[in-house]
Amino acid sequence: MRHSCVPTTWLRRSCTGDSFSRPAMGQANRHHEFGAFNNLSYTELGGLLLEEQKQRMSENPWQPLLQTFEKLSNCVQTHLSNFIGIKITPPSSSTIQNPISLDSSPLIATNSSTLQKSPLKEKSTGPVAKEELGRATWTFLHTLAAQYPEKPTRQQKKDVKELMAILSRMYPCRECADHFKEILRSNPAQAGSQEEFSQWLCHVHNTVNRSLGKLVFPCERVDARWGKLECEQKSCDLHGTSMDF
Ligand SMILES: Cc1cc2nc3c(=O)[nH]c(=O)nc-3n(C[C@H](O)[C@H](O)[C@H](O)COP(=O)(O)OP(=O)(O)OC[C@H]3O[C@@H](n4cnc5c(N)ncnc54)[C@H](O)[C@@H]3O)c2cc1C
Repeated sequence: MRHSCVPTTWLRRSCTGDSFSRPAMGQANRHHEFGAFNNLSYTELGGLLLEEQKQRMSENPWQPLLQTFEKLSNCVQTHLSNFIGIKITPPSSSTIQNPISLDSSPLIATNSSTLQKSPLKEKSTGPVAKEELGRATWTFLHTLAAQYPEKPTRQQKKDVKELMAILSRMYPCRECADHFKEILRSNPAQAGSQEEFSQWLCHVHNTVNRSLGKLVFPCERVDARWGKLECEQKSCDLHGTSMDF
């Protein structure tokens, strides 16, 4: 006779037919050995096994502890990624956040320990804070350095020096501009190649970091942190020269 069981879980089912005891897990598939399961198909038994497995997991006494650990781990990952700018993904694909995209949605941590784009907040219309201005300016400068040609023209080298000089005069935060002017005096801009410029900029940024009591960024990782602007068919690239100037 076929039992009509309500498939809540295998452990707590209500049957209208004969009562039966739960067989051991390994025996379940060999349903021909259990009279009570004679009329259940493999698919039905599989479903019951799955249900029991779910039930066991929900009864796991370590579950709250594991969940707390997962939350802590997510929190550490988020803070770490905010500083070094690395997008932390599940271990299977540890990719590095590289090129700057025009989509500036911040990365947020999710329950599944991945970082995802959060929807853009409404734009604030008020004035920006010094910190926000600083982050935007460093983003501009490091992206410019990443996009700087391997062999810049004489004009491009001159432009970098002028840009830095203008920043030190016109940066819209007086104390920052004055501070930057001092830094430039002891560290004149070096832009003979893409690598030279990006390393110089990293060094200069670290000088500002130190003076503000911030952590120093490892400059050997600058290419992993910053990249060229994401642009179709390299249409944003700066072109250098094939000749040495
Ligand atoms: C030219 C200039 C001068 C400034 N002077 C002052 C000042 O005198 N006083 C003041 O209060 N603020 C100053 N600021 C602002 C300050 O540097 C920071 O931008 C601001 O405090 C926000 O800091 P942050 O921790 O968010 O990261 P930021 O320092 O803005 O850095 C942004 C991101 O760049 C990456 N990064 C950090 N260090 C490096 C590095 N060395 N190389 C490459 N990438 C790096 C990190 O991923 C970081 O999240 C200045 C900014 C600029 C552009």
